Parts: sequence; C-alpha cells; structure tokens
Amino acid sequence: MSDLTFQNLDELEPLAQQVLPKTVFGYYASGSETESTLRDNRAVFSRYRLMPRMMVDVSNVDTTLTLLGRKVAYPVLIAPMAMQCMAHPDGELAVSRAAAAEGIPMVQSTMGTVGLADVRQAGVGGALMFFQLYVFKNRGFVRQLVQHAERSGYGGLMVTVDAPFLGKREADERNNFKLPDGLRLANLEGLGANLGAEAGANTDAAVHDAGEGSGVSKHFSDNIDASLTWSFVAWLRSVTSLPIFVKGILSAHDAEKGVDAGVDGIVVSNHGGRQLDTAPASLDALPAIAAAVGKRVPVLVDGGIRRGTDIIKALALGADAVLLGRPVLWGLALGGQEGVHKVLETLRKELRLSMALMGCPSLAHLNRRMVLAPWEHPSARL
Ligand SMILES: Cc1cc2nc3c(=O)[nH]c(=O)nc-3n(C[C@H](O)[C@H](O)[C@H](O)COP(=O)(O)O)c2cc1C
Ligand SMILES: CCCCC(=O)C(=O)O
Repeated sequence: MSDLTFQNLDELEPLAQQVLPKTVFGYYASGSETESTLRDNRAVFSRYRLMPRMMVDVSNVDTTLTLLGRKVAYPVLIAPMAMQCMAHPDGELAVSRAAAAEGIPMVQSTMGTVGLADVRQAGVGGALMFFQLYVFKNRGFVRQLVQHAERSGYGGLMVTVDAPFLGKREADERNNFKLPDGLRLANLEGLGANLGAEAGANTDAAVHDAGEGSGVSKHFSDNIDASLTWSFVAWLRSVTSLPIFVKGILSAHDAEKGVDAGVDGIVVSNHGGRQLDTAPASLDALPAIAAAVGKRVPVLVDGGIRRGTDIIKALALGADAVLLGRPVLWGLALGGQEGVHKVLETLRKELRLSMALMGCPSLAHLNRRMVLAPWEHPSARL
C-alpha cells in the first residue's frame, strides 16, 4: 500500500484493473449496453465551466455542511456499492472506517458482503450513515431488514428506485459473473428462510451459480419487487421512523412526485450508467430537479464525480452534496482502508483548493451564476 501513488482519481481504474480478477473488474467498471450514459456521466463535467470570483478572503475555507441535522466534513457521501469484499478481504468494513475517519457518510448497500450491523459498528464515531434499500418481493423480510438497520444505528434510508431489474450489463453476461465462492450477501441470509419453499426464491443458488449469463441479474429478477410505485413510501413510513431518500431520480416530474409522497431527500442518479442506457448524465438532469424541489428537501447527485471541481459544479447547479462511486472500489482494491482514505483525501484537498480559487470561503457561497452551462457564453453578464 505504501507504494500506492496517484495524483488524481482518474488514474485509479487502470491501476485497479491490474490487481482485480477480470470478472470482478468487469462488474465494477462496466455500464449497461453501449455504455453511453456511463461515458456521458464523466464527459458532462467538461462541458460546464466555472466562473470564479476574485478578491474574496479565502484564507480560511470551510467545506462543512449539515445533512439531516448532522455535521458532515465535506459534501461527499460514499455511494452504495454491492459486494465490496471482492475488492479486498476487509470490504465494507474498510470503507466504513475510512469514511468515519474523514467525517463523511457511507451509504451501505443491501447487497453487502459484510452484515449491516458490523459495517455500522465500524463507522461509529464518524458521520451519520445511510442504509440503501432494495425492495424485495417479500415485504416481511423488507420490514425486518429496515428495522434491523434502524436498530443498528443507521441515520437514514436510501431506497433505490431505478432498478426494478438490473440493466443489461454485457461484461457480466460474457464473464458469467457470479459472487465468488466464500463470499456471501450477508444481509440476505434471512431471505431464503423467509421465502421458504417459494418457487425461484433460492437466493444463494442464483448469486453463486450463474449458469448461463450473469448470476446477479438472475438473483435480482428472482427476488426484487418490480411492481413498486410511490405508495411504497407510505408503507415504508409505517415500519420505520428513519428519514427516507429515494435514489435514481432523473426527471423533475419524478422529483415532484417524490416530494408529494413525503420523501426526505432526492438522489439524482442513473446508477453510474448501469441501468437504462442513454439516460441523461446526472449533472444534466440536476438543474431542473433542483428547481422543482426548491430546497424543500436535500438533493444529492452521483455519477462521474472524480474531481474537486466536479463537486463544485454539482453544488452550484443545486445539489447539497454528491455521492462518490467506483473510485472508492479502486482505492479499496489497491490498498484497503488506507487506499480508500487516500482517495477521499485527494478529493477533499482538490475541493478545498478549488473553493479558494473560486472565491468561495464556504459552500453557501456557491451559486448558479458561478457555473456556465454549455449554451452559456463567458461574456454573458453573470
Ligand atoms: C460495482 C457497483 C455496485 C453498485 N451497487 C449498488 C447498489 O447495491 N445499490 C445502489 O443503489 N446503487 C449501486 N450502485 C450505483 C452507485 O450507488 C452509484 O449510483 C454510481 O456508482 C455512481 O457513479 P460513479 O461510480 O461514476 O461515481 C453500484 C455501482 C457500482 C459501480
Ligand atoms: C445484485 C447486486 C446489484 C447491485 C447493483 O445495484 C449494481 O450492480 O449496480
């Protein structure tokens, strides 16, 4: 690990590719179908430009924010990502510890390879943590899972709404991707038991034994409830007192529906380009959603965040914070907890420096006039 040297997050993917098995790298890195959305998530950031302000006292830069009443060190959360023990034996525990050390929230996936209570325990003393919820057909199991997360000390739920089925990930189909032997989806162990003899409900068989094609895709379609609608939010409220965010919103229409349904936060996301291919880049979808939400609830965004300036653009366009995905897995693969820490530290330092160069001593100084959309010319009076 001590020899892990990199200057920026874009350098990490090829380094991680050298140390990860081909099937695992393929699952982590890939998007769906033509990967057009995956590429656009990244490309969009160079289409927007930043307009700095001069002669502002930036001798002290404050990157902190308050989310759900809790202090967060800088406006980054770790995105929920499944099966982190494939990257490193410490998996989710290492990520939780690194996030806690940095004072930022981790969002733990339902599909973790370490139990949610242990991941929470590893993050005690750090920022609030979220539990990402995939909604299973078996509602009794969902209730148990949510209540287990609440009892374990998670401070919020993030319900993923863009995945009634998994997107068509051709790398996983080609590689016959499955969960490697010796690893388990630790939060789902009660699921098989709960489902008893129901047809097609044997979770472990599907996820470990791909047969033809992708094992995770089959596991998903066997178990996930594709009939979900907005009335689910009221049901979830009836079984938990945790704040409820929805993750995977791309239209102002859906953001309105979510706020009307009573959600406590919106996550603008296309799932890292892994679900509907050719869906818009998250950053392009953000401004209309932020306008529709109008500060009624926090708006987060993810997809392609790799630089401090990316965070600034997202916040200037109306986000309260961003989620960071794949670079965390690359740091984990290359150096465990220390590797993840180095990824976060690199991003934090870039953010602080770019805020100073923008003339923004705090996040509250960022506003829409500090970013130029592709159709806006720098000579426009801003
Ligand atoms: C390997 C991998 C696994 C993921 N697993 C989940 C998951 O379990 N639940 C979820 O809501 N999103 C999941 N996502 C989507 C991320 O939370 C996030 O939306 C996306 O990765 C952000 O884009 P970025 O990787 O470009 O930063 C996953 C993404 C990746 C790359
Ligand atoms: C069966 C795990 C699915 C996790 C996920 O959301 C993703 O791979 O994008």
